[in-house]
Amino acid sequence: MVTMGRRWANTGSSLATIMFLYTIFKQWFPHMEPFFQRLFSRFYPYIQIKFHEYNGEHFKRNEVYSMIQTYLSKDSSLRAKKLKANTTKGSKSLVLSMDDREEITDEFQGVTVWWQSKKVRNTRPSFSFYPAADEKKYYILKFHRRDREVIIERYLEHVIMEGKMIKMKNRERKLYSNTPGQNHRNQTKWSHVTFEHPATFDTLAMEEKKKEEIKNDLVKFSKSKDYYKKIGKAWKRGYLLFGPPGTGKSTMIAAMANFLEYDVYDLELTTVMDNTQLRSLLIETSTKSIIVIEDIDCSLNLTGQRKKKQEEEEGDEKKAVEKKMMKNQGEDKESKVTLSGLLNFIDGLWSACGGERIIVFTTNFVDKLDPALIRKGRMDKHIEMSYCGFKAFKVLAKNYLDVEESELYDEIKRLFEDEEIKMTPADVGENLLPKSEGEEGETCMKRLIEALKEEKELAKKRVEKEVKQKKEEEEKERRKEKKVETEMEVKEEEKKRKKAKQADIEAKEEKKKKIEENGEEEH
Ligand SMILES: Nc1ncnc2c1ncn2[C@@H]1O[C@H](COP(=O)(O)OP(=O)(O)OP(=O)(O)O)[C@@H](O)[C@H]1O
Ligand SMILES: [Mg+2]
Repeated sequence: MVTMGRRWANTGSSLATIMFLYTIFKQWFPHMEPFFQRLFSRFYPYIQIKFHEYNGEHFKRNEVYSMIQTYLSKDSSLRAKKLKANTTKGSKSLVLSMDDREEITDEFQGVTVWWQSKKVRNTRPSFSFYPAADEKKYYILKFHRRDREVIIERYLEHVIMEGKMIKMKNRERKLYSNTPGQNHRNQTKWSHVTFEHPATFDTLAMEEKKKEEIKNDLVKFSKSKDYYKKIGKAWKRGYLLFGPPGTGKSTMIAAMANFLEYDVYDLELTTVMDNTQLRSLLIETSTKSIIVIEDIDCSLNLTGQRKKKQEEEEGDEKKAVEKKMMKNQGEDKESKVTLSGLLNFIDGLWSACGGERIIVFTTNFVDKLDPALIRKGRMDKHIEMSYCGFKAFKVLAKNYLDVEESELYDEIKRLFEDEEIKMTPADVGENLLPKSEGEEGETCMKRLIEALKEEKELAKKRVEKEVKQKKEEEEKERRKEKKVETEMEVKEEEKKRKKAKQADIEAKEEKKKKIEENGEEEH
């Protein structure tokens, strides 16, 4: 053991001596350096790869360098002793990277590699239009010769992929919306703001089971790149969210985007002039995004047929649709986007774009949508957002008031289980929201109880009104039928009367004729 230790010590000191002599020699005989480098590399078992921050001229930052920087930021924050903190454009958090001249090791499939961050001063004068930076930064990756295959074929790809993923995670997400441009064609364009919606699946008032199902579906989709490739389908998934206003459709979209860390494209179809514009807008959307078309039933003059149907409808629903349509029609006078244009894009063209995209349609009236729009395969998952139940209420109470249990819960539960009471999560939330500084949770819940009772009264009145209306309509119908019946009877009577009169006239004429004939015979 001692001999072994001594032998290592000897080898170490010999190597140090050789290195020292080599350095001296290099200074005295600089023209011999290439020769020595070749000789040295023959015995040196390591390979080095350099990754410069800038390529060629100094105007474009090397993408690979920035991926490596991001990749190393994950480990260097734990391992390196000296760190640098930067804020990067479009990134939501600080990026920590190892400081210049630091070194960290990394392990990959049992292989060890060393990363060094280096910097050299630029001594050459620059004549370029773009002034040269004072210093050049680069990373050096060092690994053993025997690991060349693993590193070149797998490790580098792993570094780039990981770097991309971390970057994606750290990026500031955006909410895009299309607004008409100022040019003569009014070409609509995406503009964006930072997406900072606070909704998450935790804050979404919905049955836990349903939430889990949606979350699992999203996760499965986001991890199925290879599967979609295998079955030859574009990597996209369509969701249709339907339900009355205020049940959380838009909130659900925000929760989805936050869950998957996707960007959101809020597509306002009424400002899109034609299918060509729609196509270019959709092609511009980036991967890892949710494309949202809200109120699809009112967004488009998709089919005249549907509009007609709506006109035939009566009652509150019709009024609500009309209201929304009026809102949109002012703007869609010239929009020529067609259902087939939209469907073609959803189905076909996207296949060529690659990347993962989710498309979400929302509507208040699912029954009125064109079946072509919502068939499975186009809209893969239909999610009903409905009125608030007791379970959903509990989520809201936890979010709004931080209350998980209360003696008022029994009464609230009873009220929510009453089928006559229909209150949206938006209304429940409004009642639970403290109206003044320091308002107690109990007060808010009592307010909700009152509102629920009021809702029950209203519902009762609504039902009574409906019953009364129905009765009146039936009575009207009955009277109408009676009137028709009477009219028919009168007509029948009239007909009979006319017939009798006609018969009488004919009989008289017959008689007259006979008398005349008899008179002639007597003569
Ligand atoms: N399920 C829910 N969970 C949590 N909050 C909700 C839920 N539903 C509604 N809300 C609250 O009500 C507000 C309105 O909801 P939202 O805009 O998501 O409804 P919507 O279904 O999109 O309505 P519309 O059909 O009118 O677009 C939201 O700001 C949110 O605070
Ligand atoms: Mg909405």
